[in-house]
Amino acid sequence: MFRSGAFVADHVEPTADSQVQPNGVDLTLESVLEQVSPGRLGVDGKRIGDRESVSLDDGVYVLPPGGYVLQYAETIAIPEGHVGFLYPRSSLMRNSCMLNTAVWDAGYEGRGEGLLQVHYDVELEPGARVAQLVLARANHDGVYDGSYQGERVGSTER
Ligand SMILES: O=c1ccn([C@H]2C[C@H](O)[C@@H](COP(=O)(O)OP(=O)(O)OP(=O)(O)O)O2)c(=O)[nH]1
Repeated sequence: MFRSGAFVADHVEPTADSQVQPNGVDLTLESVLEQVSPGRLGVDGKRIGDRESVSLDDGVYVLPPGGYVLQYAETIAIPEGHVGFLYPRSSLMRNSCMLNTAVWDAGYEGRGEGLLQVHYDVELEPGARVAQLVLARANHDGVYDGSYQGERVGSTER
């Protein structure tokens, strides 16, 4: 069963009333990065390639078509007994952009990232709502203890 937006809001920090939706909580854009060197997924490990901040144009990201790494502003803590799923805000999709996401594991805490696909020029303002997190009750074995645990928590690092 998916939980209500009010429940999700208890696990997203900070959350303004305008972010709380019936079934989830909208996440806002903090920053946009562009990958500039190759990463690697191997049998025994992984490496994330270098990424550079995209410059703001008069306080707005003006993005031509391409793939970007988008960082969310909110810290998410997936409670035990749950799994999180993130969806693009439909207005993003209606503007020919898509946000690709993965599973948000029970026990994960951090300010995560997503892959933004831009298929037509778009302007995104930092602080704009871009995605929606929903939480579903789930059985799980253990809790998340991977390399992204605690990412960007309590820092202004990008
Ligand atoms: O779109 C998403 C989906 C998940 N996460 C966060 C929450 C999740 O719990 C964590 C790790 O995701 P995953 O387990 O898929 O990553 P991995 O590449 O398998 O990393 P690890 O080896 O650390 O498990 O990243 C995001 O930031 N963005």
